[in-house]
Amino acid sequence: MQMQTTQKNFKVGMTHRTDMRILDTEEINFEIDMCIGCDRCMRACPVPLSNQVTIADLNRANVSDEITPIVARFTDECVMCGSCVPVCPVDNHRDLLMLSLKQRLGISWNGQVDLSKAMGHLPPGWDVSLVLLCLREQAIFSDARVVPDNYLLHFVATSDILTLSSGVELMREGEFGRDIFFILDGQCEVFSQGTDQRSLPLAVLRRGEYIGEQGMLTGQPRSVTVRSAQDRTVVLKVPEQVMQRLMEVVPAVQEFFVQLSSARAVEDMLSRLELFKDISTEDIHALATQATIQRFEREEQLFSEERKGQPVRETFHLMLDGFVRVARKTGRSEHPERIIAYRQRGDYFVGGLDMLGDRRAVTVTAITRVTVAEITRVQLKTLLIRYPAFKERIQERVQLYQEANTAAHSAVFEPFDPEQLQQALVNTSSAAEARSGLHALVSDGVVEGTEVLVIDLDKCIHCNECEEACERRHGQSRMNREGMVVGNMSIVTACRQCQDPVCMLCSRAGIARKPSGEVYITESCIGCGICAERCPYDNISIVSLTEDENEAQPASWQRFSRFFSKGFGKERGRKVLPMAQTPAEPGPLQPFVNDGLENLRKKIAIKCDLCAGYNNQACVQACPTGAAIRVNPVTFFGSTEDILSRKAR
Ligand SMILES: Nc1ncnc2c1ncn2[C@@H]1O[C@@H]2COP(=O)(O)O[C@H]2[C@H]1O
Repeated sequence: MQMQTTQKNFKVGMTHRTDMRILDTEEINFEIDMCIGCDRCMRACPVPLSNQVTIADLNRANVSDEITPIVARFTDECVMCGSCVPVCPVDNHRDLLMLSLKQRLGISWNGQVDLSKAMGHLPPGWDVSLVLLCLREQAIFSDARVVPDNYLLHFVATSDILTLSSGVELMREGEFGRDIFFILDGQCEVFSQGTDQRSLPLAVLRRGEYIGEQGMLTGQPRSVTVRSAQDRTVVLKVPEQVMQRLMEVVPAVQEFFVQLSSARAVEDMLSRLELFKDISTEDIHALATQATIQRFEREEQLFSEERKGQPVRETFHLMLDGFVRVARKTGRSEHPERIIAYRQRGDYFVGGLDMLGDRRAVTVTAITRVTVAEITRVQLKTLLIRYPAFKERIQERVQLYQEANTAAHSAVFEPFDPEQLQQALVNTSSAAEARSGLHALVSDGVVEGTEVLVIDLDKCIHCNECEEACERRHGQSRMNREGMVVGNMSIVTACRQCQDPVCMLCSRAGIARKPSGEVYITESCIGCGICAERCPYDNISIVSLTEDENEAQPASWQRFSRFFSKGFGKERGRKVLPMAQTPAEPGPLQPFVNDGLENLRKKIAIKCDLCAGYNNQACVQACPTGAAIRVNPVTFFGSTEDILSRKAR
């Protein structure tokens, strides 16, 4: 696999906006001429430094070479959230002007590198050039024309060099983590947890290899446990944001890295699937390296019934990530489609056709972000011929599709867990309501969550204590007890701690996840709102830190830093901003230091983090009737498969 050289027109920090285009000189001049200099955009800007830059400074920088250091820094820090656009009285595209300026100034990684932190952590006898030499052993960094030395130095400066003795755990199976580790020297052992709780050794990884890319790219829990296997094993621990930054400034690294990592994920998944259990390791390796990786956004169609007869037919699709729904159009306006099946990570299907073995097409739509590995018809046929047992298992699968189809056409599904759901879903609902409720659980992404707050409406006395307890603890309620109702369960509007939290694609590391799964706002957050925009369930809000400017109160940095100090404001009134009670780790790119900028912080995001740091959850604790409970949606409602396979009653 070859890497292309660096593209000229990079769009740094733009992964959240795909609709941007660079302005030409004439357009820039026109926009600047229109500007009336009111500074409303600068007031709306969440970047702390915006308090020290005027729109006149930015306009000057846009049309001349007069660029002060503060303007250069502000331009680099701009996260392209677009907050400046709606407030402009003359409809200027300030975001596009900032993009043009970013483009012109280049990226900060071209500048000088502060290596003082890295130097302090070098193993005895090492210098920076040896670190670079070891990094060049990694396939993705091997070409200095693609990834210049200076970029690698910035990469090292914003990461951590760790020297480990033998047996140190780098990651544990089942825990969440998004750092990636590059082995510079020594070796690491990979283990999988056996059913009897004993570790099964899977592989040994050596210098030149990396670990942890799956957690970083997919947000899923670590798939295996990894420990150092030699004294003086040296690894570079790279935070997700630093890796994302590198991939933004060198898009070729992204393509190469994603392809390489996907092949590994496909191989891993294929070798765990029951369907492939007697296929040789060599055949699985060959399938994984030849697979094509496709990505789909929410509501994008993988196949449509209209696309009948296209060559994609009978391609084998392995879902690496996300959820899809499989449906057939009804031709009616009221219920335009009938859902036949849901498929999720680890599941597979053959093309968009023949799902039910009746030679008719189906429509497959992404419910969440979806990554699929495609294996061609030719490769599949070779396997079917070579492995008759594999063919039999595929046929059994088609049988399952047919059964699912029968269930989908029946009046109602049986509840998954009779004890918990019988009353909840069936007694109080009509058959049609119960079925649509079950579908809503999947289609609205409830099963995508890892922990969901539900209220048993039979027990709820509508006292609102849950919301009020949340507000007392965090200063502002992070939940709304009203939400989607399924049977007699209300699915509360609050963060569900998604399996793949799209909110976490934050260039400032303002949002992070604890190994135990709680997604929380960190002290690097500036309240730009990109995470809130990304959240498909509207469960993140932005609050202002600069309200009530006339009221005598501590400087905003003092208020802000107090949110992180243990024991602060356990039960305080409205204005305190809600944060995880335990001190959150500072983001790797903008470590929390009171360098004066903190005085200027304007906004912050708030969301439920399951009361991380407390030993109970305020909402659950406060409920006088026990109606509010936290559940794992899959255990409580059943997996998508369980929901689907409930038979007609
Ligand atoms: N079978 C395997 N052999 C070697 N490395 C693996 C294997 N499975 C997973 N890994 C790596 O171990 C990492 C564990 O965390 P992640 O799932 O984030 O990413 C995983 C891969 O980088």
